[in-house]
Amino acid sequence: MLAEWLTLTLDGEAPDARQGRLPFARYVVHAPGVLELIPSAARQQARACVLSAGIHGNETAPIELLGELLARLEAGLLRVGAPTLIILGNIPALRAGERFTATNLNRLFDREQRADGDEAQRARQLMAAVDEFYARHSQPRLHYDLHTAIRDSRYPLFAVEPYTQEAATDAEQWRWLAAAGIQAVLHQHRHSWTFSHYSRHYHAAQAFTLELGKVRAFGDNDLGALRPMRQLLEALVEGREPSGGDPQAMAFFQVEHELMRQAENFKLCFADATPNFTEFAAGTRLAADAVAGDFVVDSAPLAVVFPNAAVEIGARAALLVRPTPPPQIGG
Ligand SMILES: O=C(O)CCC(=O)N[C@@H](CCC(=O)O)C(=O)O
Ligand SMILES: [Zn+2]
Repeated sequence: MLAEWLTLTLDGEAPDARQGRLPFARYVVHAPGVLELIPSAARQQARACVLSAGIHGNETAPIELLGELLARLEAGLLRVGAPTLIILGNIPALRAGERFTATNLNRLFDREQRADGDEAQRARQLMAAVDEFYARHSQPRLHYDLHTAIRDSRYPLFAVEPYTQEAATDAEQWRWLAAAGIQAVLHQHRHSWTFSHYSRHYHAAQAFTLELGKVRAFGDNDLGALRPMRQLLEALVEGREPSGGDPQAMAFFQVEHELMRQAENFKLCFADATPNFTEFAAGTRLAADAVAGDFVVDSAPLAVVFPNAAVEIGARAALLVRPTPPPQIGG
């Protein structure tokens, strides 16, 4: 049933729509890779949870993590206590083991987007699925979009907090993420039309992109390192209050600048294998771009996150960040 749905979806053989029963819950498949778990009676603490993975097709650890969660539900080790929408994002890319097929799905979650192509259509289908899910359920909204990073990282598990003026992050989120093993947080500085931004901006959901280690093939992931994250996801699906940790244990960063690739011959002026959060001193040239000119670190050091010179022209080639104090969190 549930674990089978995941395998069949990855094999491209899952039926488009289907429903069934679980002990104390039912499930509905709304579209390929879109599965809703509906408790017979939601618990009082429950959130309306969207858990998405595979928005990039080569990011497999989050899929395996959701696979474990579904298997534990199916085995009766967990009981659905919160409405939960499980999404596998870019199914053709997942099957090909590629980040995307034509274009980066995680830049297309914009209601104004009218682009053609498989990824643009999939973004519209997923936006509609999220809209309908949140409209059906009255609980506080939450969305964790699970990814893995291309590079090594000084902080292998980190969160990106999307920018919007529509919703602030609840203090409990910092506690939950700290307990789940998240080591660092990036506050975005402007709109970025990612899936987590969509849920936060349009639905005021507590929404984050969570980077859970490094891109690896199916079977090569260390799920042991993600056990605390699995415990957080399990608590959410069960509608229980998750465990809290110390947010001060996480490093917080503010995005200061987004390096965009403008020219065909754009290049980053540091080694390809540079880990995320590597810091560069003032005066260092970080990028050369015939259209935009060179980018040189100005007055204070900047750390680089998600460097990727091979992005499409007009796309983000890196985030440049600086440490910022942790948010003030009351008891
Ligand atoms: O490691 C990389 O370069 C990319 C990893 C990744 O896919 N990250 C997300 C972050 C989304 C966000 O900014 O919230 C992405 O680039 O889409
Ligand atoms: Zn990703």
